[in-house]
Order: sequence, then C-alpha cells, then structure tokens
Amino acid sequence: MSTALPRRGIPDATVARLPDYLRVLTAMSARGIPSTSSEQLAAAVGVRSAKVRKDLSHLGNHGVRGVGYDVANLSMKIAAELGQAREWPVVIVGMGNLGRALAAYGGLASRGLRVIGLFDHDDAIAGQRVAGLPIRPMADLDSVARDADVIGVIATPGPSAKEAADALVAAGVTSILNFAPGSLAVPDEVELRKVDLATELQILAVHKQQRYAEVSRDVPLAGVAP
Ligand SMILES: NC(=O)c1ccc[n+]([C@@H]2O[C@H](COP(=O)([O-])OP(=O)(O)OC[C@H]3O[C@@H](n4cnc5c(N)ncnc54)[C@H](O)[C@@H]3O)[C@@H](O)[C@H]2O)c1
Repeated sequence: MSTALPRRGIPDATVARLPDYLRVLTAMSARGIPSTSSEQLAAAVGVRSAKVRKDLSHLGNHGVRGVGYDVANLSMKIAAELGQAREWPVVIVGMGNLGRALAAYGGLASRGLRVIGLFDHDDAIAGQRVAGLPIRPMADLDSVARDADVIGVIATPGPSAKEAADALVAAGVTSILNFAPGSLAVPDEVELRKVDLATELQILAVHKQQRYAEVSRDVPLAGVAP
C-alpha cells in the first residue's frame, strides 16, 4: 500500500504550466497564427523563454530554429498530455458544501473533465439535483464508475474519507483526488492526490511570520546605535 503513485516522465511543475501554454496557443490559433517562438510563449505566460524550451522539450517538441513551434501541432501534443484529447469523466463522493461547489464549478469542462456522477451516503439528500445531476446513493457508484474509467473526488469529512476511498477503489477507480484532511492508504495501482487548503494557508502564514521576523530584525531599536 502507498499514498501516491509517482508520475511518469514530465515534472509536475511543467505539467502545471501546460494549461497556460495551451490557453495561449488556442488564442493564437483562433487568430490564425501558424507558428510561435519560445520568447512569445514566455511573454504571454510570464516565465523565462529558457523555461518554455525546457518544458516543451519534455513533450519531445524542440521547435525549429528560425521557425519556432507549429501552433496546431504543439496544441495537440499539450492537449494529449493533459488528457484533453479525450474527455475524462469525474465522480464526486460527498455532496456537502464543497462537493456542491465542485459539481457546479464551470472550469472543468474546458480542461477536458466532465462530472458524470454525484454520490452521498445520506439518503435524505438522494435525488436532489446539483448542476443538473441527481445526487445518487453510494450503492450506485459501482455501476457508474466501473466501465467509465472515472477520476474520483473525495469531498467527505476526514473521518469518512477512508470509507469513500475504499468505495471508489472497490468500484475500480484508479485516480483519486482527496479534499478531506488526513492521509489515505490506497493500493499501489491507484494514483492519489490531495488538496490541502489548511496546510497551504499555514505555509503562507509561516512565510508571513518569517518576513515579519526579518523586518523587525533589520529595524534598529530606538535609541540604540547601529
Ligand atoms: N481541501 C480543501 O481545500 C478543502 C476545503 C474545504 C473543505 N475541505 C474538506 O472537504 C470536506 C467536505 O467539506 P464540506 O464543508 O463540504 O462538508 P459537509 O459536511 O458540508 O459535506 C460532507 C458530505 O459528505 C457526506 N458523507 C459523509 N460521509 C460519507 C461517506 N462515507 N460516503 C459518502 N458521503 C459521505 C455527507 O453526507 C455530506 O453531505 C471536509 O473533509 C473538509 O475538511 C477541504
């Protein structure tokens, strides 16, 4: 058992920038621009051109000196790498505040992600519609997820997350994004990622604290000669 599956090949930081490149390339394509340079992409995305070249080399795309990158070809490669060459179905388990917000989030479709199922163990909310989909009982999870190769999202409270993960794994789900606090153990073949809002905020708070400490160290005390 492990808590995460290592990504193959492309560094996560590069993967995180790919949607930005794709957004810029899509806009170029809409304006009929056939090719672009690492400098143009860098300026549009806000990174150094050397970083763009390095990122795109991970896709096996090195560009052509004097010509640059073919916009259509590069768009296709990035879309394929992001899994957007096909649409990926998503199911959400736990339809409270967060689950409902995620289900209604309009930003998934443009990333090739489509929410196809909403699940909750609370019979009292079964049948309620969120973003056009009914909330279904957990007993339906297997029939929805089994053949669809879905990505599962856990939006249950922390103590229920294990039960939710077990249900997803039992339904054959091998990609899970967990929003609940705490760590989860899943089989090795399951890729588990975690979004931890509290920890991210805590990191910012610590950095803020460190900045305050640096500033107060640099300011000489009143009446004390430097
Ligand atoms: N990671 C983040 O950035 C982030 C941000 C906000 C909230 N959260 C977390 O997301 C989770 C949900 O928060 P919320 O405010 O939506 O909670 P909530 O209480 O409003 O909703 C939780 C839902 O999960 C359902 N549920 C509980 N156990 C279940 C199970 N075993 N199977 C299926 N459904 C189950 C409940 O019936 C309820 O509808 C919490 O764990 C919270 O800490 C994470």
